[in-house]
Parts: sequence; structure tokens; C-alpha cells
Amino acid sequence: MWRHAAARRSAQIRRLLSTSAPSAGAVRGPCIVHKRGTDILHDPWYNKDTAFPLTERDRLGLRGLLPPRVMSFEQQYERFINSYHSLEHNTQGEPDSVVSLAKWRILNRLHDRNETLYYRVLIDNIKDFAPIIYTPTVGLVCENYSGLFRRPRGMYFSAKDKGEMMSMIYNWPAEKVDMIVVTDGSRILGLGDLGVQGIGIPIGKLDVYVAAAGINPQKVLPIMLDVGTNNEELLEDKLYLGLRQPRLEGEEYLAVVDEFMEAVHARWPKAIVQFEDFQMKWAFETLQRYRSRFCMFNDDVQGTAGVALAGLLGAVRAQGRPLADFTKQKIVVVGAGSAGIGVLNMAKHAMLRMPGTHKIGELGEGHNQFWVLDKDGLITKSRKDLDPAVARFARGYGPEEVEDLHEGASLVEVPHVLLGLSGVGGIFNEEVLKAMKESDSPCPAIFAMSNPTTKAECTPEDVFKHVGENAVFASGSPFSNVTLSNGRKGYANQANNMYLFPGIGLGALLSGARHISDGMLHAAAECLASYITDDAIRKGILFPSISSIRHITARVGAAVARAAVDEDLAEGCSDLDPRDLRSMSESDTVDYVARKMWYPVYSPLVNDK
Ligand SMILES: NC(=O)C1=CN([C@@H]2O[C@H](COP(=O)(O)OP(=O)(O)OC[C@H]3O[C@@H](n4cnc5c(N)ncnc54)[C@H](O)[C@@H]3O)[C@@H](O)[C@H]2O)C=CC1
Ligand SMILES: CC(=O)C(=O)O
Ligand SMILES: [Mg+2]
Repeated sequence: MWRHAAARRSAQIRRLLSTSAPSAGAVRGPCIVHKRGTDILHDPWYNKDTAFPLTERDRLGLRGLLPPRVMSFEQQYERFINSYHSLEHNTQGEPDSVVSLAKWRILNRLHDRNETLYYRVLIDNIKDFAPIIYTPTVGLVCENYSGLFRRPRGMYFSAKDKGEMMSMIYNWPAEKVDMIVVTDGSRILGLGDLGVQGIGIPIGKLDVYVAAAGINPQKVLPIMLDVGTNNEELLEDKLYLGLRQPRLEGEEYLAVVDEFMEAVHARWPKAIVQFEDFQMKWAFETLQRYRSRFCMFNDDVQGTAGVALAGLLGAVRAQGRPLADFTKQKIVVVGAGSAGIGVLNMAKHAMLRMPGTHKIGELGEGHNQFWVLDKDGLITKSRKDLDPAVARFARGYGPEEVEDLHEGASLVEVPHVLLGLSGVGGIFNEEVLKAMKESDSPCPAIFAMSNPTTKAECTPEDVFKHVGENAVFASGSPFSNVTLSNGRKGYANQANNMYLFPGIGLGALLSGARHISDGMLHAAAECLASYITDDAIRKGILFPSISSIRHITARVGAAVARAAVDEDLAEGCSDLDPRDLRSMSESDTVDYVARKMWYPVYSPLVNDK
């Protein structure tokens, strides 16, 4: 009896692994379309521009609506890339912001017109285009959103929609939604409260989901919760597109978010909801409020933590030490916000899980490896009104008090790792970096993780000049590598949560996880940490190239799905029973996840009328 069930299961797994998603050069099965003529040309999901074959033009009432020559997908691709390069050439010498916005516009126009071509150029050129659709340019886009606005993307739920959200959610045209990224615009990158203009962030994050995790773009939904803004400039701006009122607070605020979450869950109970760029108090509060009821996570708190942990473990390896020595690292975190505290929580957990560290509390109060600073300097137990999430990391200098290490101190013990999540550009100045030279690490690590580029705590040039060429560097937004005095490369790694959030979402989705546990998040971080080889680490490479993001995401997604199974949180998805997932080997799971990824190719269109 059992043997039959096992045999059926392996046959099912073989079937799952052999039904591949379309990849480069593949032909997709036909797609039924309920429209004709110009309605198809104006629908970016179906539109193929000049690539509609003649038979399809006849079938769909398109004959005469397009120039007669039929172009191939490859020709269209080349034409777009050529116009992008011409734009680069023609804007040489213009200010960076003008060039970046021009690049964003040309990509955005393609996105609005032809999604298949847009996502193909994005996937193939992710390293070049990520800085346009994601940080840093997405920050500039958000700052200028009310002026740049041409057509809506995603959904907007405002404080004025209270009581209506359950019906509004049905206004979204797609029947199925898998992935939602939602913001309230209260802390957009390091740019502060941008109100409704923050919608650019969910849009950019979901573009990364499509490119990296192969989530079908028809099944993603960017959402803005507009509960007002406290940004005076926006409140006074006549062109501002959001509610011109101060932010809701307290129970009024939570009532809006509650109603939104209930509405989403009612229509798409299996959709994953990623909270993004909420100010700290709401980031932690909503995470605690929803994480056991819905399949959701907070990217700034949890995604960032995993990426930083992978970087911290890389820094230990760069020193030529065994991973267990992580517990001996002195780590200074500048910025005690949602990201900084998220990182500290995960790093502390990871230390407690290291072999040889058995007792909870061994790294506890007064004897931890962390020093945390916020805008008022070093946080100690004498600080008044500390948020409980931060208080866990306050230093308690009692009898061991050291002269320079007092409440509010600006210079603290020279650490092995200096990690910035402050949102303050240039705060790791020459003095701070020169002090890092005294670190007793053979490769002091400096992580300037704030975004966008203008908010990075320092640049790689500063680090290799002032700390030394033995330093390792990572930043949240991309920088170019630096040529060192001996001709070697000083690597400007990118430590951005984009390495993890797509895999966390994808793994949760494919496993049909009931919720997203700490174990699943740890699995994601460990997977990323182990991705880099010792050879690469020795050169100062802590993170893989963004060009491999689809491959990395398949691995991370598989690790997350397997962790969900291990914790009995997996309920499976449409074609996958959790027992199938349980019987897959690690590499079969990676294959399965990779095969489930959507890949942009034109499908033959068939009209149902
Ligand atoms: N690289 C990545 O993947 C990620 C980067 N970030 C970046 O991290 C930054 C912070 O994000 P959140 O923690 O969510 O913001 P937050 O507003 O919750 O926290 C900012 C923290 O920095 C502190 N701070 C402000 N000025 C300071 C100063 N002069 N010295 C020391 N500390 C100072 C504040 O007191 C606060 O504790 C943003 O720039 C954001 O873009 C956030 C998430 C992911
Ligand atoms: C990367 C990101 O999530 C942030 O800067 O907020
Ligand atoms: Mg964020």
C-alpha cells in the first residue's frame, strides 16, 4: 500500500519536473483573448506591436491597424536596445538626474505598451536596468511622481475609502493575484515621507519579482495605502496627487490597514503580501499584528536582515576565520530603525544558533557583540523612552563602563564591522573610516546600506582610501568597483534586500505557506550566504552579481519552500501537494522552482468571439 503511494508520488514529481515553463527560444501554448482590434493593441499584456503575424492580424481584427511589415521579437528587442543606447549617447554630459529620468521614461513607456518585450529586456539586462527601475532612480521617480504621472499602475486605497475596500478590491481586473507589495509611503528609501508618491516603490519591487522570481506580471499588484502625509512640502503642492491631510495615527491608522488586509485575504487568500517602506513604528506593529494570520512579511525588517546576515558571515570568511567565529565579531550598527533593528535581531539569533553557543543569554545583556547608534548617538540602558525592540540592544555599562562609551557617544569601540542603516549620506566620514584602520580585523568590513545613492553612509573610494585596500565594502545602491594601487579590483558589493525578497515571496507562494516563519527567513539568508565561493570571498566579493539574480532566487525560493515543509507550514499550491515537495531532493526542489518561473515569450493569441 505504502509502496504504491510512494511510486505514485515519484511519478508525480517526474511529471512536475518535466513540465517546464517557457524559456529563451521556447514557444508558448495559445492564449485565449476576449478582445479584438485596438483593444488588443492597447493592452500591454497581449500587445506585440509590429510582431503580430499576418494570420493573427486577420484573426484578431488587426489588419490595417499596424504597418504592413511584420517584425520578429528579436528585431523589436534590438530596436529597443539601440534606442536605449542612442539615448545614453545623446544625454552625455547632462546631469545624472536628467539622464536617469530619461532612461526611466523610455523603460516605463515600453512597460505601458508591451509587457512581454519589457520584461525580456529587463531580465536579460537586469544589472544595467535595476538601477533605473529600482534604487537609486526609483527614489527620484517617487520624489517627482506627481509630475511624472501619466497613467495609473496598481491600486490606491485611501483613508477616504473606509468601509469600501471589500468591494473596491474587486475592481482589480485580474482574477488571480499571487504577489502584493504595499506601502503607506511613510519612509521611502532614505527620502522620508513621500505620501502617495511612494507607489513607485511597490511598482519597482514587483518588477524585480517578475525579473528575478519569474512571478507572472498579470498576477502582481502594487498597492498604495494613502493615509495622508506629514510632508509639508507635499501638503502645499497643488499638483500633489494624494490626500492633502496629515497622516492618520493610532487606531484610525490601524483600522485602514486592517480593512485592506481583510479585503485582500477575502479575494485572494493565498496571495503573499510584502510590506515595504513603512516608518518604523508601523513596520513592527503591522508585522506583529498580521504575521501569524496572513502570509506576509516586512521586507525592510526581515529581507534586509537576511542580506546583512549573509554579508556579516561573508566578512568572517573574508578574515579567513571559521564561521563559528561570528560570535566573536564586534559589530557597530548605525541606525536603530526598522532595518537596523531587523538586522540586529537576526544576527543575534544567528549567533545563538552557532555551534558552541548553547545557552540563550550567553550573548545576552551587557555581553553582546553589538553597539547600536541612532541620531542621538550610542544607545545605552540609561536612554529614556526606548522602544522595546531597540532596548534589547542597549548597552548596559555598569561597572565595566569605559570612558568613551557612554550614553550618546559618537565614537565607539573600533569594530570588525561597521554597518550603516541610518539614511544619512556621508555619515561614515574620513574620521570614522580612518578609525576603522585600527580594527583588529585583517579585513575591516564597511556596509553603507542606506538608499538611494545620495544617502549611502560612504563610497567605496572613501573606504579603500581611508580604511585601506584590505577592507571589504558593500552598499545598498550600486557603485562601481574601484581600481586599487596594485591594479587589483576593490569590489563595491551591493547589499540590497533584492537578493532575498523575491525568493522569500516565491518560496512562500510555491509551498503554499500558511505564514512566513523565522525558520523560512533564516533558510533564505543561509542560502544566500552559502552562494559565494571561498575564492570569491578572498577577493572581497561578498555578494553574487545581480546578473545571476534569477538563479539565486531559484535557490533561495527552494530553501524557503523546503523550510516551510519542514515546519509543517506548507499547504501546497495548484499543481503541487505538500507531500510532493517533501519527497523532492534539494536539487529537484531548485529545478521545480526554476521551472515554475514565468518567462516572457509571445503566445499565439486566439479570440473567443
Ligand atoms: N540595503 C538595503 O537592502 C536596505 C536599506 N535600507 C535603508 O536603510 C535606511 C534606514 O531605513 P529604516 O531603518 O527603515 O529607517 P528608520 O527611519 O526606521 O531608521 C533610521 C534610523 O537611523 C537613525 N539616524 C538618523 N540620523 C542618524 C545619525 N545622524 N546618526 C546615527 N543614526 C541616525 C534614526 O535615529 C533611526 O534609528 C534607509 O536609507 C533605507 O533606504 C532599508 C532597507 C533595506
Ligand atoms: C532596499 C529597500 O528596501 C530600502 O531601501 O528601503
Ligand atoms: Mg524598503
